[in-house]
Amino acid sequence: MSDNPISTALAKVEREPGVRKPDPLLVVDGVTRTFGGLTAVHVDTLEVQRGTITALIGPNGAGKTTLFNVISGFDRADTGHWTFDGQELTGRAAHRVARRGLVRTFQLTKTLSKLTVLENMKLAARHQRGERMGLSMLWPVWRGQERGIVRRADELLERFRLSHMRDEYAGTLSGGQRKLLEMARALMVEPTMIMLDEPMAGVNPALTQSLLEHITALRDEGMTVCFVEHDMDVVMGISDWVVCMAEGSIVAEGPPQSVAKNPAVIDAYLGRQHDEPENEG
Ligand SMILES: Nc1ncnc2c1ncn2[C@@H]1O[C@H](COP(=O)(O)OP(=O)(O)OP(=O)(O)O)[C@@H](O)[C@H]1O
Repeated sequence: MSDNPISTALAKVEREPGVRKPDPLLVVDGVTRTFGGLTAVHVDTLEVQRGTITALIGPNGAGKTTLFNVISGFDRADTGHWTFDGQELTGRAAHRVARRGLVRTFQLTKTLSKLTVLENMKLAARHQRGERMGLSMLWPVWRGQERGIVRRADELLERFRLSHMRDEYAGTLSGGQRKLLEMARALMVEPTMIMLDEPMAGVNPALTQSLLEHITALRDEGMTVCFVEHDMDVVMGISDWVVCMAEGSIVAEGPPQSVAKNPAVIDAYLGRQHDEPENEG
Protein backbone atom coordinates (compact mmCIF):
# COMPACT_ATOMS: atom_id res chain seq x y z
CA MET A 1 0.00 0.00 0.00
CA SER A 2 1.28 3.46 -0.84
CA ASP A 3 2.18 5.83 1.97
CA ASN A 4 -0.24 8.66 1.18
CA PRO A 5 -2.35 9.93 4.11
CA ILE A 6 -5.53 8.36 2.77
CA SER A 7 -3.96 4.94 2.65
CA THR A 8 -2.78 5.49 6.18
CA ALA A 9 -6.41 6.16 7.17
CA LEU A 10 -7.39 2.90 5.50
CA ALA A 11 -4.89 1.01 7.60
CA LYS A 12 -7.27 1.44 10.56
CA VAL A 13 -10.29 0.06 8.71
CA GLU A 14 -11.43 -3.46 9.61
CA ARG A 15 -10.71 -6.06 6.97
CA GLU A 16 -14.18 -7.43 6.47
CA PRO A 17 -16.67 -7.41 3.57
CA GLY A 18 -18.86 -4.31 3.45
CA VAL A 19 -16.84 -2.47 6.08
CA ARG A 20 -17.56 1.28 6.45
CA LYS A 21 -14.78 3.69 5.43
CA PRO A 22 -13.77 6.95 7.14
CA ASP A 23 -14.50 9.13 4.07
CA PRO A 24 -16.45 7.21 1.45
CA LEU A 25 -17.08 8.84 -1.93
CA LEU A 26 -19.28 6.01 -3.22
CA VAL A 27 -21.69 4.16 -0.94
CA VAL A 28 -23.59 1.14 -2.29
CA ASP A 29 -26.39 -0.45 -0.26
CA GLY A 30 -28.42 -3.58 -0.95
CA VAL A 31 -27.85 -3.66 -4.71
CA THR A 32 -29.06 -6.71 -6.58
CA ARG A 33 -29.24 -7.41 -10.29
CA THR A 34 -30.75 -10.60 -11.64
CA PHE A 35 -30.87 -12.00 -15.15
CA GLY A 36 -33.72 -14.49 -15.30
CA GLY A 37 -32.98 -16.93 -12.49
CA LEU A 38 -29.36 -15.82 -12.07
CA THR A 39 -28.40 -13.34 -9.36
CA ALA A 40 -25.41 -11.62 -11.00
CA VAL A 41 -24.97 -9.05 -8.20
CA HIS A 42 -26.01 -9.13 -4.58
CA VAL A 43 -23.98 -6.51 -2.71
CA ASP A 44 -25.15 -5.66 0.82
CA THR A 45 -22.72 -2.80 1.38
CA LEU A 46 -19.73 -1.40 -0.46
CA GLU A 47 -17.97 1.84 0.33
CA VAL A 48 -15.15 3.26 -1.78
CA GLN A 49 -12.83 5.54 0.15
CA ARG A 50 -12.28 8.94 -1.44
CA GLY A 51 -8.89 9.50 -3.07
CA THR A 52 -7.83 5.86 -3.20
CA ILE A 53 -7.14 3.29 -5.87
CA THR A 54 -9.56 0.45 -5.13
CA ALA A 55 -9.27 -2.79 -7.09
CA LEU A 56 -12.30 -4.99 -7.68
CA ILE A 57 -11.19 -8.57 -8.19
CA GLY A 58 -12.90 -11.94 -8.41
CA PRO A 59 -13.18 -14.92 -10.75
CA ASN A 60 -14.94 -14.75 -14.12
CA GLY A 61 -18.67 -14.23 -13.72
CA ALA A 62 -18.36 -12.85 -10.17
CA GLY A 63 -20.47 -9.81 -11.11
CA LYS A 64 -17.78 -7.12 -11.30
CA THR A 65 -18.77 -5.69 -14.68
CA THR A 66 -22.48 -5.90 -13.84
CA LEU A 67 -21.86 -3.94 -10.64
CA PHE A 68 -19.91 -1.32 -12.64
CA ASN A 69 -22.73 -1.15 -15.19
CA VAL A 70 -25.39 -0.62 -12.55
CA ILE A 71 -23.51 2.03 -10.58
CA SER A 72 -22.49 3.98 -13.68
CA GLY A 73 -26.03 4.01 -15.09
CA PHE A 74 -25.46 1.62 -18.00
CA ASP A 75 -27.73 -1.02 -16.45
CA ARG A 76 -30.51 -1.00 -13.88
CA ALA A 77 -30.57 -2.59 -10.44
CA ASP A 78 -33.47 -4.70 -9.22
CA THR A 79 -33.07 -3.45 -5.65
CA GLY A 80 -30.86 -1.18 -3.63
CA HIS A 81 -29.52 2.35 -3.78
CA TRP A 82 -26.21 4.11 -3.99
CA THR A 83 -24.90 7.58 -3.31
CA PHE A 84 -21.95 9.47 -4.72
CA ASP A 85 -20.42 12.29 -2.71
CA GLY A 86 -23.56 12.26 -0.57
CA GLN A 87 -25.93 12.57 -3.55
CA GLU A 88 -28.40 9.90 -4.55
CA LEU A 89 -27.40 8.29 -7.84
CA THR A 90 -29.77 5.32 -7.82
CA GLY A 91 -31.28 4.65 -11.24
CA ARG A 92 -29.76 7.71 -12.93
CA ALA A 93 -28.79 7.45 -16.60
CA ALA A 94 -25.10 7.25 -17.48
CA HIS A 95 -24.77 10.85 -18.67
CA ARG A 96 -26.33 12.15 -15.45
CA VAL A 97 -23.95 9.99 -13.43
CA ALA A 98 -21.04 11.38 -15.48
CA ARG A 99 -22.24 14.93 -14.91
CA ARG A 100 -22.07 14.29 -11.17
CA GLY A 101 -18.41 13.30 -11.61
CA LEU A 102 -18.46 9.51 -11.89
CA VAL A 103 -17.32 8.04 -15.22
CA ARG A 104 -16.33 4.58 -16.36
CA THR A 105 -14.50 2.82 -19.16
CA PHE A 106 -15.30 -0.51 -20.78
CA GLN A 107 -13.46 -3.83 -21.19
CA LEU A 108 -13.94 -3.47 -24.92
CA THR A 109 -13.10 0.10 -25.75
CA LYS A 110 -15.85 2.30 -27.13
CA THR A 111 -13.64 4.19 -29.57
CA LEU A 112 -15.18 4.73 -32.98
CA SER A 113 -12.63 3.68 -35.57
CA LYS A 114 -14.01 5.83 -38.39
CA LEU A 115 -13.72 9.02 -36.37
CA THR A 116 -10.40 10.72 -35.67
CA VAL A 117 -8.87 10.58 -32.22
CA LEU A 118 -9.88 14.21 -31.60
CA GLU A 119 -13.45 13.57 -32.79
CA ASN A 120 -13.67 10.64 -30.37
CA MET A 121 -12.62 12.94 -27.55
CA LYS A 122 -15.18 15.57 -28.52
CA LEU A 123 -17.93 12.99 -28.80
CA ALA A 124 -17.12 11.65 -25.34
CA ALA A 125 -17.55 15.13 -23.89
CA ARG A 126 -20.96 15.47 -25.53
CA HIS A 127 -22.16 12.02 -24.47
CA GLN A 128 -20.99 12.45 -20.92
CA ARG A 129 -22.72 15.82 -20.72
CA GLY A 130 -25.91 14.33 -22.19
CA GLU A 131 -25.88 17.12 -24.75
CA ARG A 132 -28.75 17.33 -27.22
CA MET A 133 -28.49 18.37 -30.84
CA GLY A 134 -30.62 21.45 -30.13
CA LEU A 135 -27.78 23.03 -28.20
CA SER A 136 -25.76 23.46 -31.38
CA MET A 137 -28.42 25.93 -32.54
CA LEU A 138 -27.20 28.32 -29.86
CA TRP A 139 -24.17 29.17 -31.96
CA PRO A 140 -22.19 31.56 -29.66
CA VAL A 141 -22.67 29.31 -26.62
CA TRP A 142 -21.78 26.25 -28.64
CA ARG A 143 -18.68 27.88 -30.17
CA GLY A 144 -17.35 28.82 -26.74
CA GLN A 145 -17.97 25.33 -25.41
CA GLU A 146 -16.42 23.79 -28.50
CA ARG A 147 -13.19 25.71 -27.94
CA GLY A 148 -13.09 24.59 -24.33
CA ILE A 149 -13.70 20.98 -25.33
CA VAL A 150 -10.91 21.03 -27.94
CA ARG A 151 -8.51 22.63 -25.45
CA ARG A 152 -9.28 19.99 -22.85
CA ALA A 153 -9.00 17.21 -25.47
CA ASP A 154 -5.58 18.48 -26.59
CA GLU A 155 -4.33 18.65 -22.99
CA LEU A 156 -5.43 15.07 -22.39
CA LEU A 157 -4.00 13.79 -25.67
CA GLU A 158 -0.71 15.40 -24.70
CA ARG A 159 -0.86 13.82 -21.27
CA PHE A 160 -1.54 10.37 -22.70
CA ARG A 161 1.08 10.83 -25.42
CA LEU A 162 -1.47 10.60 -28.20
CA SER A 163 -1.05 14.11 -29.65
CA HIS A 164 0.72 12.77 -32.71
CA MET A 165 -2.38 10.66 -33.46
CA ARG A 166 -4.85 13.54 -32.92
CA ASP A 167 -6.08 13.72 -36.50
CA GLU A 168 -5.68 10.06 -37.40
CA TYR A 169 -8.60 7.67 -37.49
CA ALA A 170 -8.98 5.89 -34.15
CA GLY A 171 -9.05 2.64 -36.12
CA THR A 172 -5.32 3.04 -36.77
CA LEU A 173 -4.44 2.99 -33.04
CA SER A 174 -2.88 -0.08 -31.43
CA GLY A 175 -4.85 -1.95 -28.76
CA GLY A 176 -2.83 -0.24 -26.03
CA GLN A 177 -3.29 3.20 -27.56
CA ARG A 178 -7.05 2.55 -27.65
CA LYS A 179 -6.95 1.87 -23.92
CA LEU A 180 -5.13 5.17 -23.41
CA LEU A 181 -7.70 6.95 -25.57
CA GLU A 182 -10.50 5.29 -23.60
CA MET A 183 -9.03 6.67 -20.39
CA ALA A 184 -8.48 10.10 -21.92
CA ARG A 185 -12.10 10.15 -23.14
CA ALA A 186 -13.37 9.34 -19.67
CA LEU A 187 -11.46 12.31 -18.29
CA MET A 188 -13.11 14.84 -20.63
CA VAL A 189 -15.64 15.85 -17.97
CA GLU A 190 -13.03 16.20 -15.20
CA PRO A 191 -14.56 13.48 -13.03
CA THR A 192 -13.91 12.98 -9.33
CA MET A 193 -14.08 9.21 -9.71
CA ILE A 194 -13.16 6.96 -12.59
CA MET A 195 -14.14 3.30 -12.88
CA LEU A 196 -11.88 1.32 -15.20
CA ASP A 197 -13.01 -2.09 -16.43
CA GLU A 198 -9.88 -4.15 -17.12
CA PRO A 199 -7.75 -1.24 -18.30
CA MET A 200 -4.70 -3.44 -18.92
CA ALA A 201 -6.39 -6.30 -20.82
CA GLY A 202 -4.62 -6.97 -24.09
CA VAL A 203 -2.02 -4.25 -23.54
CA ASN A 204 1.69 -4.91 -24.15
CA PRO A 205 4.06 -4.69 -21.14
CA ALA A 206 5.52 -1.29 -22.08
CA LEU A 207 2.09 0.32 -22.31
CA THR A 208 0.90 -1.53 -19.19
CA GLN A 209 3.60 0.31 -17.27
CA SER A 210 2.50 3.59 -18.79
CA LEU A 211 -1.16 2.91 -17.91
CA LEU A 212 -0.19 2.05 -14.35
CA GLU A 213 1.67 5.35 -14.05
CA HIS A 214 -1.33 7.24 -15.40
CA ILE A 215 -3.66 5.57 -12.90
CA THR A 216 -1.33 6.29 -10.01
CA ALA A 217 -0.95 9.90 -11.17
CA LEU A 218 -4.74 10.35 -11.23
CA ARG A 219 -4.95 9.12 -7.62
CA ASP A 220 -2.06 11.38 -6.62
CA GLU A 221 -3.93 14.35 -8.10
CA GLY A 222 -6.88 13.55 -5.82
CA MET A 223 -9.07 11.45 -8.10
CA THR A 224 -10.72 8.29 -6.80
CA VAL A 225 -10.05 5.25 -8.98
CA CYS A 226 -11.87 1.92 -8.91
CA PHE A 227 -10.71 -0.71 -11.37
CA VAL A 228 -11.50 -4.29 -12.30
CA GLU A 229 -8.37 -6.32 -12.92
CA HIS A 230 -7.38 -9.97 -13.26
CA ASP A 231 -3.61 -9.49 -13.17
CA MET A 232 -2.68 -9.85 -9.48
CA ASP A 233 0.74 -8.25 -9.97
CA VAL A 234 -1.00 -5.12 -11.19
CA VAL A 235 -3.53 -5.25 -8.33
CA MET A 236 -0.83 -5.74 -5.71
CA GLY A 237 1.36 -3.06 -7.26
CA ILE A 238 -0.96 -0.06 -7.32
CA SER A 239 -4.02 -0.64 -5.12
CA ASP A 240 -4.63 0.99 -1.75
CA TRP A 241 -7.56 -1.31 -1.11
CA VAL A 242 -8.85 -4.51 -2.72
CA VAL A 243 -12.44 -5.76 -2.83
CA CYS A 244 -13.08 -9.36 -3.89
CA MET A 245 -16.41 -10.49 -5.36
CA ALA A 246 -17.57 -14.06 -5.85
CA GLU A 247 -20.96 -15.19 -7.13
CA GLY A 248 -22.32 -11.66 -7.01
CA SER A 249 -21.34 -10.82 -3.43
CA ILE A 250 -18.38 -9.22 -1.74
CA VAL A 251 -16.47 -11.94 0.06
CA ALA A 252 -13.39 -10.02 1.23
CA GLU A 253 -11.91 -6.53 1.50
CA GLY A 254 -8.67 -5.12 2.74
CA PRO A 255 -5.22 -3.87 1.84
CA PRO A 256 -3.71 -5.89 -1.06
CA GLN A 257 -1.43 -8.11 1.00
CA SER A 258 -4.18 -9.11 3.43
CA VAL A 259 -6.64 -9.90 0.65
CA ALA A 260 -4.09 -12.06 -1.17
CA LYS A 261 -3.91 -14.29 1.93
CA ASN A 262 -7.62 -14.21 2.73
CA PRO A 263 -9.12 -17.76 2.71
CA ALA A 264 -12.40 -16.48 1.19
CA VAL A 265 -10.44 -15.06 -1.74
CA ILE A 266 -8.42 -18.23 -2.20
CA ASP A 267 -11.67 -20.25 -2.05
CA ALA A 268 -13.32 -17.96 -4.61
CA TYR A 269 -10.58 -18.62 -7.14
CA LEU A 270 -9.70 -22.22 -6.29
CA GLY A 271 -13.35 -23.21 -5.82
CA ARG A 272 -13.99 -22.21 -9.38
CA GLN A 273 -11.03 -24.20 -10.67
CA HIS A 274 -12.21 -27.25 -8.73
CA ASP A 275 -15.75 -26.86 -10.07
CA GLU A 276 -14.54 -26.70 -13.64
CA PRO A 277 -12.32 -29.65 -14.51
CA GLU A 278 -9.66 -28.68 -17.00
CA ASN A 279 -10.33 -29.59 -20.55
CA GLU A 280 -7.51 -31.97 -21.37
CA GLY A 281 -8.82 -32.90 -24.78
N1 LIG B 1 -26.91 -9.10 -19.99
C1 LIG B 1 -26.82 -10.26 -19.35
N2 LIG B 1 -27.72 -11.23 -19.52
C2 LIG B 1 -27.65 -12.42 -18.87
N3 LIG B 1 -26.66 -12.72 -18.00
C3 LIG B 1 -25.71 -11.79 -17.79
C4 LIG B 1 -25.74 -10.53 -18.45
N4 LIG B 1 -24.65 -9.79 -18.03
C5 LIG B 1 -24.00 -10.59 -17.16
N5 LIG B 1 -24.62 -11.78 -17.01
C6 LIG B 1 -24.22 -12.87 -16.12
O1 LIG B 1 -24.01 -12.32 -14.84
C7 LIG B 1 -22.90 -12.94 -14.20
C8 LIG B 1 -21.88 -11.87 -13.83
O2 LIG B 1 -21.27 -11.40 -15.03
P1 LIG B 1 -20.21 -10.22 -15.02
O3 LIG B 1 -19.83 -9.98 -16.45
O4 LIG B 1 -20.71 -9.09 -14.24
O5 LIG B 1 -18.99 -10.89 -14.26
P2 LIG B 1 -17.49 -10.40 -14.14
O6 LIG B 1 -17.08 -10.60 -12.73
O7 LIG B 1 -17.37 -9.03 -14.69
O8 LIG B 1 -16.75 -11.46 -15.08
P3 LIG B 1 -15.41 -11.27 -15.98
O9 LIG B 1 -14.27 -11.15 -15.03
O10 LIG B 1 -15.38 -12.54 -16.77
O11 LIG B 1 -15.63 -10.06 -16.84
C9 LIG B 1 -22.36 -13.97 -15.18
O12 LIG B 1 -22.91 -15.23 -14.84
C10 LIG B 1 -22.89 -13.49 -16.51
O13 LIG B 1 -23.05 -14.57 -17.41
